[in-house]
Amino acid sequence: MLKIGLVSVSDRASSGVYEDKGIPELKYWLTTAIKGEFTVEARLIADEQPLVEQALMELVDMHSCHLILTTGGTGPAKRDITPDATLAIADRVMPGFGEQMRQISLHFVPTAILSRQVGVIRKSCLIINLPGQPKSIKETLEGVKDANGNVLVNGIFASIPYCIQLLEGPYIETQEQVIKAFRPKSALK
Ligand SMILES: Nc1ncnc2c1ncn2[C@@H]1O[C@H](COP(=O)(O)OP(=O)(O)OP(=O)(O)O)[C@@H](O)[C@H]1O
Ligand SMILES: Nc1nc2c(c(=O)[nH]1)N[C@H]1C(S)=C(S)[C@@H](COP(=O)(O)O)O[C@H]1N2
Repeated sequence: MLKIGLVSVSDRASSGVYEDKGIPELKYWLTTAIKGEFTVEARLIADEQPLVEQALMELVDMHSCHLILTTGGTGPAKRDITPDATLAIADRVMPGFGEQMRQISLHFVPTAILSRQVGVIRKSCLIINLPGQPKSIKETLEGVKDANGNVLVNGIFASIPYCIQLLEGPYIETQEQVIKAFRPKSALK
């Protein structure tokens, strides 16, 4: 069964200054987007590089997650260390994810270029950084749509099922009205 790790990186949410909206928003979006069952392993942690590295390694090495989505800590501020932690535990970088996420986000905010978010692979797990603004989760995963729901720019989740398939993980099907997964014909089941 598909296993997804969710990591919310926020000093204030993890210390109770405000309620964490990252994990609930990620869970909600994934529930609307993925057909079929999946399990979730979630962590809420402070912006400390060793803690983020430890959480990511645990979710891959002990929990065998197929996909990990992080939220928060991708900007240029001193305590924004999520991409650094992600790169530190990565086997391979997938530059297309960072490039496409910033392209998508420029349709929503001019400060999209401030996010250092990356996509990487550790073992057979795809790890992707999303920004901390809770609304950026849906924006990035689902992409840009017009008023009638027609897709103008594909969200990055369109590419995630095929990537996980190439990593020999489970076959993920999506709700097409939320996000249409793309695969070459030869990879369709
Ligand atoms: N986990 C979260 N839950 C709710 N809101 C959040 C969360 N993370 C970020 N936000 C909101 O998005 C804004 C930008 O996120 P960013 O990751 O830059 O936060 P920050 O300024 O680093 O602070 P912190 O790490 O304490 O959340 C925050 O100021 C906050 O309003
Ligand atoms: N889709 C989307 N991307 C976004 C944003 C947003 O609101 N929506 N905020 C931007 C801002 S203001 C910053 S500073 C960077 C880094 O945010 P983070 O430190 O919360 O991860 O993400 C950017 N990317």
